[in-house]
Amino acid sequence: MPSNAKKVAFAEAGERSWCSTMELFRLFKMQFICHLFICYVFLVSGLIVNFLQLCTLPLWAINKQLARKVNCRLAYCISSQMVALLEWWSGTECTLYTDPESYPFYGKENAIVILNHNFEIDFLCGWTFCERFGVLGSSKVLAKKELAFVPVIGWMWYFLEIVFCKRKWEEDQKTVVQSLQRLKDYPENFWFLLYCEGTRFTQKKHKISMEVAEKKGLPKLKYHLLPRTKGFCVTVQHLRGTVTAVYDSTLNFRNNQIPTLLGILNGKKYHADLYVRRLPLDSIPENEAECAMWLHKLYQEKDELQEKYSLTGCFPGPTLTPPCRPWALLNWLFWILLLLFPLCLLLLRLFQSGSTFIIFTTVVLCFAASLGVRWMIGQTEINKGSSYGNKGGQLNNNA
Ligand SMILES: CCCCC/C=C\C/C=C\CCCCCCCC(=O)SCCNC(=O)CCNC(=O)[C@H](O)C(C)(C)COP(=O)(O)OP(=O)(O)OC[C@H]1O[C@@H](n2cnc3c(N)ncnc32)[C@H](O)[C@@H]1OP(=O)(O)O
Ligand SMILES: CCCCCCCCCCCCCCCCCC(=O)OC[C@@H](O)COP(=O)(O)O
Repeated sequence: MPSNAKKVAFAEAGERSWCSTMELFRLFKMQFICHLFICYVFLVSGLIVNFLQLCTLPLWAINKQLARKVNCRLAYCISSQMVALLEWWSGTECTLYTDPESYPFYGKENAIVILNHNFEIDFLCGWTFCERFGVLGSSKVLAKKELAFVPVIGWMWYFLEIVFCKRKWEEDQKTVVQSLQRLKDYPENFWFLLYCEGTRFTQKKHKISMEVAEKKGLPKLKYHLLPRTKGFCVTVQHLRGTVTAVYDSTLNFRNNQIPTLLGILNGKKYHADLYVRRLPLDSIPENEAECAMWLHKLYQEKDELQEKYSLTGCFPGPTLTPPCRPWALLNWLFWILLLLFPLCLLLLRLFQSGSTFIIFTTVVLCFAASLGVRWMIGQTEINKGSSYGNKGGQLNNNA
């Protein structure tokens, strides 16, 4: 065989073996046993971190700023595991469309982030960008109260001083303002995420919110629910001087993909496009009514941008994607290695004991834990979402 033909045959054989290795790896990622192990690492490390967070309570009384910094690092240990799952396990790619003049500000200032709420993993894509700009541990959100009770994540948020709301303004007004005031002297740069639509997009919620828009004489939106303005106005009012800009962000997935957390766990790869526009906080009116109108106008612009994306499949302007950092993966590998040894030891002891009762109890406990994790994943699923926004006018109810 001539040497060139030999080279080609060799390269083809190499490619074939690479493809079959990748195919094997793809099948491996779909195995239930892998998911069980990932969930075990997440749950156990999460509970350890929650415990360490609890241990920082006395430190709050002695040195509050130090306690906050420690808690940011501890929270990073949990949230970065989910980022590693998205970036390294599923291989999901995230492209950022933004103006090069705004780029140097990202991660270097406090900001309010406004994001559309259509996807089950939009919070996770948000976390990925937080990670790439170095604000993952300290990132904040105006979250529904129900999430505070989710083990690991919800408990972690308590120590991060996340702002919770019941989505009943009469009850929220006081607590939301108090929580926002506390962030004034936060020692780390943070992004404060606000889903102004208040709930995830469904056709039913969209129809109802457009009826509300009509009643209010506001233009209809095609891709968004009508934004709730109170949370935004109060956040801008109380974080003025602390936060320097609003990041108007719009997220989409290529080829009309509908991503899910279970898909990510199964190793499915998605491609996210995020458009971010930096708006200085000074450009937002101080007066409440004007601030509310400003937000409505912003959502009309967001809707036009979404229309462009649906027609062209991309956002306008340059892309400036920040590189993926290794820390999330390293943190994940650290917990995997740390928790693999006790798991193997436990399993060995278990089978050596030969006791049917102990084996049966362990199987039941594993089953209960996997049901628990399935319930946690359920929190991200839109079809299990709340009924908030299913009624117009003043008749809102949470699920
Ligand atoms: C760049 C990358 C991203 C970086 C990411 C950064 C950080 C990441 C950090 C963490 C990630 C974790 C993510 C976790 C996600 C969890 C998110 C949630 O839980 S979203 C749900 C909770 N949040 C919100 O609801 C915020 C928005 N809501 C508000 O601001 C509300 O105003 C409120 C403060 C919650 C109060 O709620 P309430 O219902 O009482 O609202 P309003 O008073 O505003 O409502 C009455 C008002 O609305 C009109 N109305 C009635 N029905 C409707 C309807 N169906 N649609 C629209 N409007 C309606 C009604 O007529 C009243 O109008 P008016 O005010 O004029 O009288
Ligand atoms: C390494 C990682 C392993 C993963 C294993 C299991 C992980 C389990 C993770 C649970 C994560 C829980 C965080 C929930 C965040 C959900 C954000 C969200 O989207 O909330 C919805 C609200 O905004 C609106 O609620 P609705 O009114 O639409 O209802």
